[in-house]
Amino acid sequence: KEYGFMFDTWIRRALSHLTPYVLFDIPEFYGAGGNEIYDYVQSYLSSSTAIAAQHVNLCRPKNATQNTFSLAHHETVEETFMGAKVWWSHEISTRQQPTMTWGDQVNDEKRKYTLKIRKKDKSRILDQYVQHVMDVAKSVKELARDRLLYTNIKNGSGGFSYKKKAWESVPFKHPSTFDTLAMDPELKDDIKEDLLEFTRGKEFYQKAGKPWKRGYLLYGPPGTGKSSMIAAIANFLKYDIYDVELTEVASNSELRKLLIQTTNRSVIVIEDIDCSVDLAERAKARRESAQNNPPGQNRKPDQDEGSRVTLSGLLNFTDGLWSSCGSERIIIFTTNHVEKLDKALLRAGRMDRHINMSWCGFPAFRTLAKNNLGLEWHDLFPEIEETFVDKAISPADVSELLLKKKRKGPTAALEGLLEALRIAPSISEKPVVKIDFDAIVADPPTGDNSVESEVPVKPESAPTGDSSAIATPDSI
Ligand SMILES: Nc1ncnc2c1ncn2[C@@H]1O[C@H](COP(=O)(O)OP(=O)(O)OP(=O)(O)O)[C@@H](O)[C@H]1O
Ligand SMILES: [Mg+2]
Repeated sequence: KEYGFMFDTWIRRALSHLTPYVLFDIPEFYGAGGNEIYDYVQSYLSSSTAIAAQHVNLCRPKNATQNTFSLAHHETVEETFMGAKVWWSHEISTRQQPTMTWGDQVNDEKRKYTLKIRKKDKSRILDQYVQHVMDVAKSVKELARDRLLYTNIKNGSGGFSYKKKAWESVPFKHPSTFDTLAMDPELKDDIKEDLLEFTRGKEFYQKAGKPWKRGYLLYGPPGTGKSSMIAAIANFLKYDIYDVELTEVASNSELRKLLIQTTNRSVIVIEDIDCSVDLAERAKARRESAQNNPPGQNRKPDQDEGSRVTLSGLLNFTDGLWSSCGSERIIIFTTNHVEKLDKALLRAGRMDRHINMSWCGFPAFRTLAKNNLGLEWHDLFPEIEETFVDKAISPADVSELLLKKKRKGPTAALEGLLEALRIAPSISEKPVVKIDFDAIVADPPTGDNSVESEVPVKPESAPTGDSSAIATPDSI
């Protein structure tokens, strides 16, 4: 037995002396999530090397502006790095899965790249070569590639799927930028500064022992630019966007799975969170219980856990342990009805900033006039400035009004706007419910002509014992 063992080892050693190479496999998926190195290698090889190969997959995703190259199945390319030869190859193996329903055959493709280098070169070049690949891949990704908009897709009705990919992506080409975004210039600069600080904050977050992420809550009436702001943020940071459709997520664990499969340097968006089933139900239950019970009483813990995404699941997603998988994430929630949100979502530290996207004011109008009519100044501007005071009109409406008579020239367009402005409701008739977040977190005042709600919000510990911490529309 002993001899057999020794013989075995000896053979292996002899064989390994015969092959002068080491191989590194880089599979597309690893564990529950994707393998980031795979993506880097894909980008790296899509740059110059792949073109030198003989057999290349040439793709152009729908709506993309660029072609992408990738190595075809079994194809190998070689290059020289620091005087040493390295080889890349790509393998795609297909596993046929049992047919599920109505010919909905799922092809489970397994892909992997393999890097081959000489053993004698390994210690000399490996670290530096890997670094080189990463660097090139990063610049390829940042410069050339279209950024991606991901959305979670429902896999069949049972929620059971062979597919590993939870996200589907399209190239993201929203033209909104901070330059085209019409809003209070001070707030805009403040947000830009905040974002820049975030991107440079690697060391700060590490030192502070916090995951490298930042949460924003955008709230305001329809058409005030919440979605445009998200696009502007993604364009500004050059991040991908993950648009989470919460109603498509069956459970908290599915939400977790989605999160694991997001990449670093991305914006994760949940739009209209008040419309997500459970939050609405909870809010209703809370209002009812507030009517039935004396104020100040504790609410019951989460009910109907398991079926749908619950508030606690969502919170785990934003700042529980799960939120720390990956880094450089911006998490954005939007809502038209901030007053409907659960207090747990609003407390300090949950969302780092609450941004009130409010009605269009004169400074915002000037941006829109520049965007839509190319106007920096017009004689009608002073009159428009006066009329804008206290008007509840959204930037989307102003845009629309400006474009309506654009063909007849800027004067006609502005006169049309003035006409509409005069009959627009005033803010006091159509109040923005503005939560006094200062009572909850320290946050600079936002928006230029927003009104404070009449029911000021107090933190839970406030001595007033006021249970209606969040003003409902009925209370105004
Ligand atoms: N602040 C703004 N700056 C520039 N354009 C704006 C702004 N607000 C709205 N618009 C224009 O109005 C349209 C609708 O805006 P957007 O989708 O961003 O609003 P929203 O706040 O997300 O609305 P909703 O609450 O209905 O989702 C956009 O096409 C955009 O061009
Ligand atoms: Mg929107």
